[in-house]
Amino acid sequence: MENVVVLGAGSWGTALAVVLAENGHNTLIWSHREDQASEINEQHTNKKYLPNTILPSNLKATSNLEEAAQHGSTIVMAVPTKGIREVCGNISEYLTEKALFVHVSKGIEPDTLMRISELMKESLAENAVSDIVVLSGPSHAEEVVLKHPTTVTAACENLEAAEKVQDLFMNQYLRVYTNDDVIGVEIGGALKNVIALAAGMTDGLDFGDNAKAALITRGLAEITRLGVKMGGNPFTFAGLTGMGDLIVTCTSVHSRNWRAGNMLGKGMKLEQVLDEMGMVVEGVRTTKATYQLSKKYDVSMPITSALYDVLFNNMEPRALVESLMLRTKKSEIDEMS
Ligand SMILES: NC(=O)C1=CN([C@@H]2O[C@H](COP(=O)(O)OP(=O)(O)OC[C@H]3O[C@@H](n4cnc5c(N)ncnc54)[C@H](OP(=O)(O)O)[C@@H]3O)[C@@H](O)[C@H]2O)C=CC1
Ligand SMILES: O=C(CO)COP(=O)(O)O
Repeated sequence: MENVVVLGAGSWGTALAVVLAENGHNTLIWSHREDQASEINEQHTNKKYLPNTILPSNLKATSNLEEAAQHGSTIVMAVPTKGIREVCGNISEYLTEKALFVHVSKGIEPDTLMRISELMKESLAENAVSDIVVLSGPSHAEEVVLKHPTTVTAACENLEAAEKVQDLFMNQYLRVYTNDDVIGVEIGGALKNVIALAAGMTDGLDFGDNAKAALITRGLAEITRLGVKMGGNPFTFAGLTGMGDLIVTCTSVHSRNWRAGNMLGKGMKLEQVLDEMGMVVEGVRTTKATYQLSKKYDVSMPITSALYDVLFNNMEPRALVESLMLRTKKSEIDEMS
């Protein structure tokens, strides 16, 4: 059994810490809020993020980052994309030996256009990291804590590291595959949030299931076009971290991205939606980053581009759909190439 640290006590960090503790690992979860760490230790709950879950009593929490850094040599990074640089920078000074990092965040950093493993590599001290493995796939925290059957993928160029992560997390309700295509896994995981915002919007406009099926399918086409140009394996986008996660995020009421899009479709303003959500909606920043990536790699991404206009240029959600429907005529298959 391993000593494992989980950084970030939101929905996903907590759900994964529960899995690790139930798998028998000596698991410590770090929260940047002292009151939340005390709640986990004393009441075995995390009411804000997983209101109906009783956490296992062998799951311990701390708000002391130095204690977290010294707990073990496997570190799971589960803070939202915008907090990763800060947490990596802060923890680096406490790491005395190389650690295996696992990240579970689904975003791209705007402006630098870095994937999470790239920005972690840049912001962690060089002598602090053995490998960085990305764990991703269709997996809502709310269902994992109910032990509903879930499948994810651990990806790393060093397959031994991916297999180590597979062993740590895998159990009877969480099945873990491996993949060596880090680019494909990270791009699929981040960009599905963009399409889920758009799918939520069409649902908010009551456009029905045909429109949603079209967004999922054409969304996958544009994610794949960009991801392959960036060096991802085309097959990865048809797998769990591509199509799988796209389906669950575009169709589940658990998805914060889908819910945010739904509220936008019903006419709410972005600031109001984000205030009401109280949890991370990664797709908003990732839409900006993806729009920038589409320009950098010269890849046509009509859904991303229209969503960018809704989020950042005051385009009405209804106009997003019209702009997509009335684009110049195309061949479906030509667009895939
Ligand atoms: N929820 C899910 O089902 C899944 C989520 N993911 C991904 O996991 C990542 C985390 O998401 P999730 O747990 O759902 O998000 P939540 O919004 O549920 O929780 C985010 C947590 O991170 C904390 N946090 C925010 N900024 C910082 C920071 N700078 N330093 C330290 N802690 C910080 C928040 O603290 P505070 O309470 O103070 O705001 C909160 O505890 C995202 O990238 C998401 O896409 C991946 C798969 C499934
Ligand atoms: O990534 C997720 C499920 O796989 C969670 O999606 P949301 O962030 O939209 O809730």
